[in-house]
Amino acid sequence: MEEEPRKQRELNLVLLGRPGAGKGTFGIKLAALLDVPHISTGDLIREEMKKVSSMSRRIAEVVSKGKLLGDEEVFELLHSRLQAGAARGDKGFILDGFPRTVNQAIVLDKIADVHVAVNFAQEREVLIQKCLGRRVCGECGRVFSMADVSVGDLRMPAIPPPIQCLDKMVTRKDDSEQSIQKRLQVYDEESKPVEDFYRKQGKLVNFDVRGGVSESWPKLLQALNLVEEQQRSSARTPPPAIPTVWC
Ligand SMILES: Nc1ncnc2c1ncn2[C@@H]1O[C@H](COP(=O)(O)OP(=O)(O)O)[C@@H](O)[C@H]1O
Repeated sequence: MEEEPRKQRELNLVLLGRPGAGKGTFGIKLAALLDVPHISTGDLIREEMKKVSSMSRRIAEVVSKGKLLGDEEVFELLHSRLQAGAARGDKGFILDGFPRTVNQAIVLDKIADVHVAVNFAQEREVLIQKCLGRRVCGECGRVFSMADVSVGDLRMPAIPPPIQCLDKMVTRKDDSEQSIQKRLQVYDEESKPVEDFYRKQGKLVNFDVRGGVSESWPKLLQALNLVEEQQRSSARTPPPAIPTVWC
């Protein structure tokens, strides 16, 4: 008998973690696997910063200093994105970089059921080196890591860009040494309590990123009980015959 198309239940995940811990990299992969949108508040804010307005100038000032935007401001950006997604029939979301304060988590609980909060943990020195080596393609927006990072027994191989992106690499203004230190401090002061918020709800999954993407991805799937989902997805979509051209 024809297998009933799986009725996809809504699946809402939030990704927590310090700058450079891998929220974006694994968020994009999880979104593709689960067929839900990857929504990064950092990306929404950077889109806003591209506009010519007093608000975008003020936002750029805050971001360049490594501080958090006001809860109301970032929630306004996120809420309109979530409403647009719901209107399109999105069956959930992978939320990257939100909530970043307990107040944001409380407000999010009012408009959506969060099923899992994945907390990406990594050593501070690794995070600093990854952010310093992080580059973004100015055209397609993909994020790359230009340097192999090794701290102690930890090895995080570089994620070099494809040839099409090579001459379009840009460094985020908030990936300066000073701004990285500030963002790490802001995380400890304002965002770490969000981990406790979800721990108390029994929704927190801590994930230590102990290696590169290919080494960590299967471990993350195991931690989230998504191994079968990956097997079904691989069976449905054989790998592309030609490398994906990003730009
Ligand atoms: N939920 C949020 N609340 C307030 N500010 C945010 C939020 N998400 C992102 N930002 C702002 O955008 C910047 C970049 O965010 P993001 O791309 O997620 O960076 P990171 O690499 O620190 O995770 C943050 O440093 C902060 O200034």
